[in-house]
Amino acid sequence: MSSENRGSARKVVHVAVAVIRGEDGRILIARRPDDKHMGGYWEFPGGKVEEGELITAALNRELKEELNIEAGHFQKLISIRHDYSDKSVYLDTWWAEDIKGEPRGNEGQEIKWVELKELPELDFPPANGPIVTAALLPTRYMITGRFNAAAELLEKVGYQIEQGVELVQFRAPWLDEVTYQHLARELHHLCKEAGASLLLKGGSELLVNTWCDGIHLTSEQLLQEETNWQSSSRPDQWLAASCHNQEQIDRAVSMGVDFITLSPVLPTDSHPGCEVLGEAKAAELTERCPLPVFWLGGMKLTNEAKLIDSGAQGIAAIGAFWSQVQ
Ligand SMILES: Nc1nc2c([nH]c(=O)n2[C@H]2C[C@H](O)[C@@H](COP(=O)(O)OP(=O)(O)OP(=O)(O)O)O2)c(=O)[nH]1
Ligand SMILES: [Mg+2]
Repeated sequence: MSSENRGSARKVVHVAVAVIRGEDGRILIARRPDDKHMGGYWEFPGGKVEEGELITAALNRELKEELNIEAGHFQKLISIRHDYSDKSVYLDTWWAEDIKGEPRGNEGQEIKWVELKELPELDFPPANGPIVTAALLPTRYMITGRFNAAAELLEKVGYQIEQGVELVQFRAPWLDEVTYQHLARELHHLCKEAGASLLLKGGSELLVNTWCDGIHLTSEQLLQEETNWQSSSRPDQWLAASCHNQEQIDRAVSMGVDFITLSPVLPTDSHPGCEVLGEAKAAELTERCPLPVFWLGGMKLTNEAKLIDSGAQGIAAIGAFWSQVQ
């Protein structure tokens, strides 16, 4: 864990946090008792990890103590280091599934099951924003590759949506703006019908398109843009950015970006000869990043479990989705 005290001499409290997902996909949340730190806010149940305790043991101990349940399966979601004015926490956050037992508020706290899409409306402690984002995002982010005709583009994206892809970035830097916008409309229609989100590649001016589900900035745009993105977008629009190093990640965080792609993790056909980060460096940058991070560059779907264990949100890729035999 990253419990180093960046800039402060304060101890960082390691907290095991469970985003409890029931069989129907709903999430179990609890109200923090008024007399505790962050009292009155909704929370994802959990608590302090004890000295020498494994994280999964800490999660199940807290679930038992607070809710009288246990989870049969945990999967890493995200870790957030946050400095409150009076306390620094490291929220080591995991999906908790295969729930055994009937939950009850053992400490008298209010509990309730909510739909995933309700999470952004609820009052969580200030550190929880990226946890909510990570819970809402899928683990696969498809980026479109080379195509010759609109039909090919629509067919390839349509096929991947059928395979379960829910998040698509329309990348086509060789097209002129008018053609790009026209195709983006068609693609958005297809995505919307299937419940998938389409992100456009471009600057903040694209956010005024009310039909657009969000935008993905290049790292250059990220450094040039003056505005705080969050203020110019709707709450249901995603703001994503491409990052390659710590400086760009810091910028994305300060600009209010929702999530990033980190690249190139491994060598890739689309950028031959390019210097790569490697998995160890990518894991280190991801660990320190308080936003969901998709790994990009040479990623295969078979890498998914491993990179999620390293703290990544999941895979972003062109090749893994585009070149598949249909
Ligand atoms: N469990 C949980 N804690 C959160 C969330 N967001 C957030 O900032 N925190 C902070 C609040 C607390 O400072 C810390 C968690 O401590 P806790 O009060 O749950 O610890 P605990 O269950 O071990 O309880 P105790 O020993 O203090 O009685 O993390 C969240 O979503 N869930
Ligand atoms: Mg607790």
